[in-house]
Amino acid sequence: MRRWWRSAGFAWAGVRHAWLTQPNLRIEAWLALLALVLAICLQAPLAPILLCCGLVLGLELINTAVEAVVDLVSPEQHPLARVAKDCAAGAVLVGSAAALLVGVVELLPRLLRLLGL
Ligand SMILES: Nc1ncnc2c1ncn2[C@@H]1O[C@H](COP(=O)(O)OP(=O)(O)OP(=O)(O)O)[C@@H](O)[C@H]1O
Repeated sequence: MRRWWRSAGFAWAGVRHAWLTQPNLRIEAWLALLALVLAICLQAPLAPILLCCGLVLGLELINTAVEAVVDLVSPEQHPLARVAKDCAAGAVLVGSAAALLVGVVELLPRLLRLLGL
């Protein structure tokens, strides 16, 4: 159990580092909170929204990790370093686009109904 707490502490340090250094992660976290509040207010199913929030934030953390490793091993410009960073950023983009679509499908019709449109 002590080992688990130790590992959780390291993981939390990673989340804290990313939160402090990555403006995109902070924006995504606030958007995730907004989506969750909207889902609760509009009585939309929470599971898909929660999964999308976790997906986007998790991918942003992996992107941060890839960036750190690339900067460590390849401080100079290198085509493979570019591929690694661009693909990691692409993963965040694809996940965010999917999350946006889920948000539109789950929340928009309920919002429009509430507004009488
Ligand atoms: N060592 C490198 N070699 C080649 N291209 C690089 C290298 N470092 C960065 N790049 C290119 O510059 C882009 C931006 O890299 P950068 O490290 O600034 O990340 P970023 O997209 O600004 O991420 P963030 O804003 O989340 O920190 C990368 O996507 C990649 O195309």
